[in-house]
Order: sequence, then structure tokens, then C-alpha cells
Amino acid sequence: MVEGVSKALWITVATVFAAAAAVAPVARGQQAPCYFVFGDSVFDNGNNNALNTSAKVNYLPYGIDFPQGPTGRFSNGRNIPDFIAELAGFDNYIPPFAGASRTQANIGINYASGGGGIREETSENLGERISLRKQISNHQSAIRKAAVPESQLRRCLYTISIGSNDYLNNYFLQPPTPARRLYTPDHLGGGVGCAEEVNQAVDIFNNKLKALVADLNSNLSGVKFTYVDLFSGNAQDFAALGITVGDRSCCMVKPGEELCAKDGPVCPDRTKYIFWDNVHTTETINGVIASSAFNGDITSPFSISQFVN
Ligand SMILES: CCCC(=O)Oc1ccc([N+](=O)[O-])cc1
Repeated sequence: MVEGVSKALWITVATVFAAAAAVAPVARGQQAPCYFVFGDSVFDNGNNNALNTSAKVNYLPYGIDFPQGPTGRFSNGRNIPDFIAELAGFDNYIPPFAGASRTQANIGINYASGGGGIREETSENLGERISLRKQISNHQSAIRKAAVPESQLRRCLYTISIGSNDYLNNYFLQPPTPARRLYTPDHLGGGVGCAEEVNQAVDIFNNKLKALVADLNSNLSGVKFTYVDLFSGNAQDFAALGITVGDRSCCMVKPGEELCAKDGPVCPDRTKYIFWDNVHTTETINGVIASSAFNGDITSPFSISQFVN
């Protein structure tokens, strides 16, 4: 636990963390009094299910390895916040804001939304989504209605993973005509390999974000931030874990699309794959990322474990 501190952030294009310690009674084994999650589809666990959007995955094969089946998680199984909640000793996964009880704000709520961005207009092309601004406003109303004490909120863990859509579904968006969409795959890798042009642009953002995290840590008291680098894994490390396929998705994605085809085929051994669909990772990788963030292998300057007991 970092002395006198409470928060962490996580950013993936943009992934930042702000974190916590124990205040008042916390459940046995639970290392922070509460855990709040903000972000896009990488962290979404069902908030988009009731929205009018194409960024919705409450169908198979999503959730094929999750005990409850498809829940709205953009993976075959658990997502990164699920693993963080497990590692921090929470008895249950943090539920989505959509449908969460009022009292749940005392323990944690997940506000993330597939397609969500930092900019309001991001992912207009996908339909309804919950922007970061709206997620924060949902959080403010949830904690107000539940009257969660500020002394407790100061010691919670907060994770934010957002920014990818501001590139993918905004800055780099192709004119959304059907003909132009057909050429998108060649331009951006076609779901096979990496989209170098996007990665280079995102690098600029991430480097500035790292600097911002350092700046916030130096200039804000009572809160600590850490940067989680989702892209620091390398092929050799993954191969040592038996994760050997990094250049294609596990599920079948139709040409010009990014998500798995409904009821489409999947690779037989999901544990060998990095990518579940064309933009989201498998449960196996989500677990590796969460553990590496928890133990500090991919974070700077703090590990998540330093934010919790
Ligand atoms: C890593 C990107 C985060 C995110 O929300 O990605 C999405 C990209 C595309 C779709 N979609 O096509 O519906 C949804 C989410």
C-alpha cells in the first residue's frame, strides 16, 4: 500500500489507475473497500446490452468460457476488471451500472461502455454508447443516491481504460459508405497483423499520458495514479505461456467488421490466442495483463498491489 494514498488509474490506449486501501469494514479478504471501473469495450461487462448500438455482444460466441455465458463482456470469458476484482479479494465481479442496485455503489460499479470514448462524438457510427463524461456523471449520481461516504471513496480502486475508440471509431474512421468499408481491412491490416498507422498515432498519446500520470503524482495530494502499459508484452513471453497465435482472431469475424459473427465458429484452443475478435483480447491474455498490472511488471510507477492492502 502506498503511504497516505488512495487512487490509481489505468489507461490503455489510454489506461490509468487510481487506487485504495481499507477504510471501515471490508469483507474478509477484500483488499479495498470499493472498486469502480470506467472505460470502453475492453472493460464493459454488460452496460451496452440495453442500448441501441452495434457495439453489443450479448450473443455467442462471446462468453463461451464464462460461467453465465454471454453477459456483454467483449471476450470469450473474464475481462481485465474481473481478474483485478479477483486479485483484490472481492467476492464477486463488479456488476454493470445498468441494473446495479442502489447499495452496490458502496462496493463498486462498472460504468464502461463498448464504443465509449473520451470525446463525446466518438463512435457515433456505432449507435448509442456511454462516453467517459456520461460515465462520470453516472458515478456521481450513484454515489450520491447511495450516500457513500467521501472518506470511503478516497480509498477505493478506480480503473479507466479508454481512448482506443477516439482513434478507431473517430480519428481513423473511414467514410461509412458500404463500398469504402470494404477497403478498410486492407488499409488497417484486415484483421490479420497490426495496424501500424494507428499504433504510431496511439504511441504519441500514450507517451503524453505517461508524462501526465507523473505530473499528477507530483502535484496532487491524497491520490496516486499509475499507468498500465497493455502493449508491453512480447511474443517470447507469451510463447513461454503457450500463447502462440498473435496475428489473427480466435472467433470468425466477417470482412470489414471487428466483432465476432453471431453464433460463428471459434478456434478450438482459446488459450493459445491473444485476440478473441479483431480488437479484443482473450480471457487468457486478460488474466496475464491483470496479474502483470497487479504485480507491477507492466505498470509505472506503482503496481496495483501497492494501492490495496
Ligand atoms: C479496443 C477498442 C474498445 C472498443 O470499444 O472497441 C470496439 C470496437 C468496435 C466495436 N464495434 O464494431 O461494434 C465495438 C467496440
